[in-house]
Amino acid sequence: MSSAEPLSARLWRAGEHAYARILQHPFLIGLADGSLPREQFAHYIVQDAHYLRAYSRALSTLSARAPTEDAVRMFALHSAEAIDVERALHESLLGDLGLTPADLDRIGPGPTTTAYMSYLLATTASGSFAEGVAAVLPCYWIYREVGRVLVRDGSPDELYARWIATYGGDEFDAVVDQALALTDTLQVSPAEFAACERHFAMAARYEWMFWDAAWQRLQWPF
Ligand SMILES: Cc1ncc(CO)c(N)n1
Ligand SMILES: Cc1ncsc1CCO
Repeated sequence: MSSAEPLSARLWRAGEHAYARILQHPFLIGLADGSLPREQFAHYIVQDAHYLRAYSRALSTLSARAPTEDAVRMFALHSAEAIDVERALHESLLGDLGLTPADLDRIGPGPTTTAYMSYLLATTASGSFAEGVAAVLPCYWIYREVGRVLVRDGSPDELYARWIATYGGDEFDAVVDQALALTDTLQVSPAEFAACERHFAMAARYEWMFWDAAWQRLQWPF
């Protein structure tokens, strides 16, 4: 089956419900209006540091498995940039939140972070290349859309505004455009498309769960 509609647009529909729910989540409402308690934001930043480390490895895996040099190069760059973002953002924000790298290691990845990281690492390693791309794509795309909405609304909180600027800016916009353009070069059979849809929907739902885990400050039971 061939379809005139780009693959990325067909995948987006699989994540639309999660995206709508993310925009309504009290964590993001609070980030935008400045009412989000610092404890919840700190939980998010710590978990996101762990997440980005795994995410970088997932992108490196895709780089190694990519069918073209352009795709090898793009994922290798994005993998390195994910580490740069983790270092820059989290070093500055962690300090302002009164947290140290030792706190980060001591706290470790929580239940939702572990589940999401494991899912991305497994899918990029064991799925087809297109399936791996579909699994990582919501991370790029949803953050750009969320970043745009938050930049438009602005946040009265300087710390939250600094976080928002990372994802709502032109640099991240261009990175996401590259990932979407690569996605649209992939040829997938109907069966592979169905698998890609499931991965996209799964990762988009994990994105909602990631905000929700920070909102609840979700911990392991013991
Ligand atoms: C959980 C999560 N998803 C996506 C991004 C952006 O890639 C991020 N920093 N954290
Ligand atoms: C998707 C993504 N999120 C944080 S970094 C990165 C890739 C390249 O900047």
